[in-house]
Amino acid sequence: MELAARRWFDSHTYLATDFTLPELLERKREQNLSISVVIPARNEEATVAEVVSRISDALVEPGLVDELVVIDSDSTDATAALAAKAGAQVYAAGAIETGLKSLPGKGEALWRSLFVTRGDIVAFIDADLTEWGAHFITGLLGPMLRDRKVSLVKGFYDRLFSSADGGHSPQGGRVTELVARPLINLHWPILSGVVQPLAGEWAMRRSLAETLPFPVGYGVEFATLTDTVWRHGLGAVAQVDLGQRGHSHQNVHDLGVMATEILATATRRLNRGRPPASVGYTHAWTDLYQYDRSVEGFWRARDVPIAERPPAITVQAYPFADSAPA
Ligand SMILES: O=c1ccn([C@@H]2O[C@H](COP(=O)(O)OP(=O)(O)O[C@H]3O[C@H](CO)[C@@H](O)[C@H](O)[C@H]3O)[C@@H](O)[C@H]2O)c(=O)[nH]1
Ligand SMILES: O=C(O)[C@H](O)COP(=O)(O)O
Repeated sequence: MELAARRWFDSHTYLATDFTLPELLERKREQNLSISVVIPARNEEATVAEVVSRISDALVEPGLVDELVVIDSDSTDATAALAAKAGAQVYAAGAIETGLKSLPGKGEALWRSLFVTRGDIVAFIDADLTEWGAHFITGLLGPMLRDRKVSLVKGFYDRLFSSADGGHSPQGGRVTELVARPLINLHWPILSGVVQPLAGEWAMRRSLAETLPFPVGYGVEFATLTDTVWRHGLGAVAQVDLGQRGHSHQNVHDLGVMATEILATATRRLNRGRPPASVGYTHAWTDLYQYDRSVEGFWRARDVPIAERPPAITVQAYPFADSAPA
């Protein structure tokens, strides 16, 4: 590992158990900060209520988390109703007024959340978690509440893979291991100490989040990590060991779409500073052709969203657009 990466790993890696609730409450009060937790959710009726209610009971009640928001990302199931019943403020992503037509994707949901939340720190957590705890949030907040130089905290954990027979192995994170980590080691070796670069559990200061572009899809974690380091250096990033994480898995064809979004995000950043003509992906969508004998004609084209949203601070409707919860 590069010396800088190794030094960063040694000095900026925490354990969730390094932080207690009383310490965090005290530091939050001293620094006069407010905290939002945002849960992006698309068709997560099986798990979203549990994610909301655990955070609500453990962290909203004692006053660490000021806002608990679910961004409903075009769900067609009962996600929105169940999240609201469990105690979250729920916004339909497409109904958040930004002046820009809504696009599909997780990154779009996170970007739009900046327009309806007010916290000085925004923590993101996925809605499909099966193995996790409220320490995911306290762990993510700890490094920022202790160190004012840190503006982005990534969670990491053992990635459990659940097989059809109900067993678990530590073989999860297929896109991480086959796409993101090789890309980072090849092109951003300074980030090779980041254990889970694609972690959906991360936190950021609003002052940083609003200055970054957000890919609309699954490239959002890769972009915010590499862009933060590009602009502010490794010292602005910390990571925290959250133990174990289980979630629902996508099939390999859907992960192909995710991988394409991450490769598009990375390609743009590899071309940074070059004239637009040499930028590999300047358009908002690309096609991914996949082959499947169960599909009529054997192949299908997947539409992959690869647009990026401009930094929120440059958008006229920002901050606090006039959008009522759903
Ligand atoms: O259009 C979408 C797609 C997903 N989600 C939500 O985003 C979260 C993560 O999505 P998921 O499909 O479960 O992603 P994973 O397969 O778990 O992908 C991992 O890797 C991605 C790529 O970096 C990260 O964005 C994810 O957070 C991380 O868990 C979940 O709450 C989804 O409901 C949306 O809100 N809108
Ligand atoms: O982060 C990843 O690599 C993808 O979400 C895939 O994860 P999985 O292999 O655990 O489903």
